[in-house]
Amino acid sequence: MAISDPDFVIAWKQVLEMCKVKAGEQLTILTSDDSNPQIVATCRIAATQIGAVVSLLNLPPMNGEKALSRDKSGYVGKTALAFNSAALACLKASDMVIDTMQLLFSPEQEQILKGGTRMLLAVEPPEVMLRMMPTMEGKARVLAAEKLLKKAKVMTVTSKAGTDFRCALGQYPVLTQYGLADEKGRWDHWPSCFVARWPDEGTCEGTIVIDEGDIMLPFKMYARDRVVLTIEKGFVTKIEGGFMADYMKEFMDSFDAPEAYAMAHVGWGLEPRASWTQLGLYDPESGLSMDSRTFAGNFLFSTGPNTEAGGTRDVPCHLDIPLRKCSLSLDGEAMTIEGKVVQPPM
Ligand SMILES: O=c1ccc(O)c[nH]1
Repeated sequence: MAISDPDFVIAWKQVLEMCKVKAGEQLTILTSDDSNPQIVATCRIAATQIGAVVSLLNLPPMNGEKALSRDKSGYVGKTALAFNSAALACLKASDMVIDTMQLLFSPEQEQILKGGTRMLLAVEPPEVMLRMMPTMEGKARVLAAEKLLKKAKVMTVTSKAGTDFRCALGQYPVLTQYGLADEKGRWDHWPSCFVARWPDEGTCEGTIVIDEGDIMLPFKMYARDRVVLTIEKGFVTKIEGGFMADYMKEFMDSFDAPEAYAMAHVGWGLEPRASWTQLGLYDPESGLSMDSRTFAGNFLFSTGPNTEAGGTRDVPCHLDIPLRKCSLSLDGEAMTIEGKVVQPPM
């Protein structure tokens, strides 16, 4: 259902204040032709009410003729900023950027953050953003999980469906997402509530089973049959099964980039307000489905780029695959048991 502009302005004001936006700060709303107008308009009002110096920067859409999907997460990392030094300079000079076009996994995003700019991605349907307003409790839960993931050396994931996966940890920083860009140089995505990390290069081993009902993004599909992935030395080396396996393989092959098969961030969802069922109730193109990435107790694994972690893999093919009913442990200590969060306490 839609939400009203006044309600969304109130929500934006709360979120911008939680992102420590102050009067006089330079806040730029980055837009493109497919930005959600209600997100842009209500954010602009709220930021102005706070007294921020508000700019709107509109960039042309990109990759339309290259991508197989209009979903922003279907082809990542290549943006109009690549050839636009004026726009890049504007964003680097901003204290806060509200990204309504999705720079995620672009080298330019990393350059902007490096200078201390805060960046909040806002591309989900407004009612989803309102339903999952960032909270201090959610932030505390994610930071508690970050502490556990930071000190961990090994992640193991198992499931009754047959998943038996492990990787070493330590090479890359922990990815925390709690929906607020509230520290200098921090990126986040409203709505979010999950923790993840890129495994040490070459250390992912084992089997991951995508069982019936597990979610495959950016396909926005529930798996209708099992897919068995063989993981060796950090890469997906075999994709076995029926239709879903063929579909997944065909999509990844279409990028003609071996790096598409690299394992990327692995972690677990911490959002009790997110729902596994949401994906089935929405038009696939209506958003990224952060419900799927963040529902409490999922094991979210991904493939492809690692630029967000400071790596050099900037392949545009990025799959996010949240699994249900997995048991994820860090150095033998259970974080989730059969899809239920046990650490940190919910
Ligand atoms: O918010 C996001 C969205 C996609 C992703 O891979 C990570 N975080």
